[in-house]
Amino acid sequence: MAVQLPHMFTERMKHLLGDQFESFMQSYEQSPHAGLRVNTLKISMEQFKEMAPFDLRPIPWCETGFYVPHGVKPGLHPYYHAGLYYIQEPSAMAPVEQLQVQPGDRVLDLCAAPGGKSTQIAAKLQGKGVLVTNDIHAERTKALAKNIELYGVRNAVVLNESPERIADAFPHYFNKVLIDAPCSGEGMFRKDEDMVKSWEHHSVEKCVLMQRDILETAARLLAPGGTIVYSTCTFAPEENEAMIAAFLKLNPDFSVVNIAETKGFAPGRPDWVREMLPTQASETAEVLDQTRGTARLWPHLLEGEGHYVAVLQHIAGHESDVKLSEHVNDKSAPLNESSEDRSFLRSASYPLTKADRKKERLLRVESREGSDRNTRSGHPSGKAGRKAKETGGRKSERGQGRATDSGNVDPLAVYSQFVKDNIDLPLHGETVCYGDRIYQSAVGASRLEGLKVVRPGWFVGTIKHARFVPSHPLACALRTSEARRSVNLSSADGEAVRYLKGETLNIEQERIVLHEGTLSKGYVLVCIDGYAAGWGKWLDGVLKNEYPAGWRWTSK
Ligand SMILES: C[S@@+](CC[C@H](N)C(=O)[O-])C[C@H]1O[C@@H](n2cnc3c(N)ncnc32)[C@H](O)[C@@H]1O
Repeated sequence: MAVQLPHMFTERMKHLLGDQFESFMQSYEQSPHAGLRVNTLKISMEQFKEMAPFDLRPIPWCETGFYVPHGVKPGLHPYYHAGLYYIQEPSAMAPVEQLQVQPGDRVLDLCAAPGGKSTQIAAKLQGKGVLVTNDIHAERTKALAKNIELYGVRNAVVLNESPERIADAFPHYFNKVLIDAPCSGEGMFRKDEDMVKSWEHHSVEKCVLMQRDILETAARLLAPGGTIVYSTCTFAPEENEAMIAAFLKLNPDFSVVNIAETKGFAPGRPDWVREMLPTQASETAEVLDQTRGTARLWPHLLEGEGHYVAVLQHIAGHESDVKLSEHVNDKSAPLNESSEDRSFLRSASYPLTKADRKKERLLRVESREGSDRNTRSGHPSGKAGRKAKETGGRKSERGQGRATDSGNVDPLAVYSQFVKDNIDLPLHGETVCYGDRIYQSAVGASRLEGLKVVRPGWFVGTIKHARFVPSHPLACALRTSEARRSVNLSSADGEAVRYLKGETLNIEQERIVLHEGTLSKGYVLVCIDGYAAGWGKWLDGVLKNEYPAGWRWTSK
């Protein structure tokens, strides 16, 4: 056996699994299954299947998920750097599928780092609605923000907060909440030996306390009639069925939605709670049986690691449900992001109370004043970004958001001009300035006041020396057709890797694809086999590399 399992763990599993124990133990002789999930924000399933560089086999419970053959390293392909897929353990794809996310939903991923499930949610939202993604550990939110950006998510807010503080800012706001809870990690022993080492330190009891608090707070965040999906990657009944039963007992306005016993999913085990935790079982007797409708994913019954998933449905208007009415102001209405409104500083389009609106107006003014101070400008620059002539060119070219007076610049005007000159897309949400950085936010600044915000929205760029410098996340989320200048590099001939390594490339003018009325000089969206990977700046046959140093291709 490759993994040394803790004795206490195997003894418990032997007792619980009975005649299945042997095949459970045999699963530890096999290698863990590797998977990837196609990022349908950037590429359709059909297109991906056509150009997939590896042999792929579908994962039964996730229609965008595939098993990757052993030995293949999907992280070492240019498509990974173009954000075309996320590398994810197959069982970990199950919880989001059960959340049934639809475009326009307001979704909260409470325990999100490094972002596997958040990127899956974002793909399901298709840019409509909002994703608030959070992790309590600051260090882990760095990877979370990077993944959100690499995968081209436009409608996410990244927080580094406690669930309680999020609940104060967003009471009963979300119609879908995912809790991929911190847990004792027993289901990951085969995949990650470090989990075995940390098992003793992350005692089941400690995890139970955290999970209980998180679940209880999630109920305060959920809109009437909303859904919570709770998942763990552990087998311990205390963290699974017993946790759900305790929640149902305390929250009679929730019930379990049964997960179908197909695709290798096994039912929840209320009988194990009765056997191992008799006191808890008797305290929750009237609801415990519902947990049979939750799902266990076992490494000996399907091709994946160990997981547990429960779907909890709020019953709107339930007699016990007085607490909701104090807060709710039809916040279950989804964000409508379909309008082609290009105006800047537009507030997010969810219904707000009068007080909310007043607060939001004030904050927007403040945020704008703050940014004015930080960019050392207080007045609109007038006709920033006027038409310029490209040397030697015949057509006149739009400028690049360059201000006429560097000491006297309205950052939003500079940004607005850059957008007009360089990209063709409607920008949704509220434009928010944090210092010299500009974001498009799906929730607006006022909601985020006082919270530890890692990203208030889609980071689009920075004001530097009175110019707008587009960000890497802006490029990652663009489609080729949305950039007024683009160039395509092939993954097959090494040019794409040279770009990803940060090299300057010689690119003839004919290769720059231009929208009508745009000349070749300026910011160019660099694409790999047709999919955005970053920016370059083209001038006279040379493409200056704008791929960020921290993101570069480092392997040979
Ligand atoms: C199982 S991992 C999440 C994996 C993630 N959902 C994914 O798919 O990539 C659990 C996460 O919960 C975070 N966490 C622990 N306690 C938390 C709390 N009280 N509130 C929010 N996040 C918490 C941990 O930092 C950890 O990143």
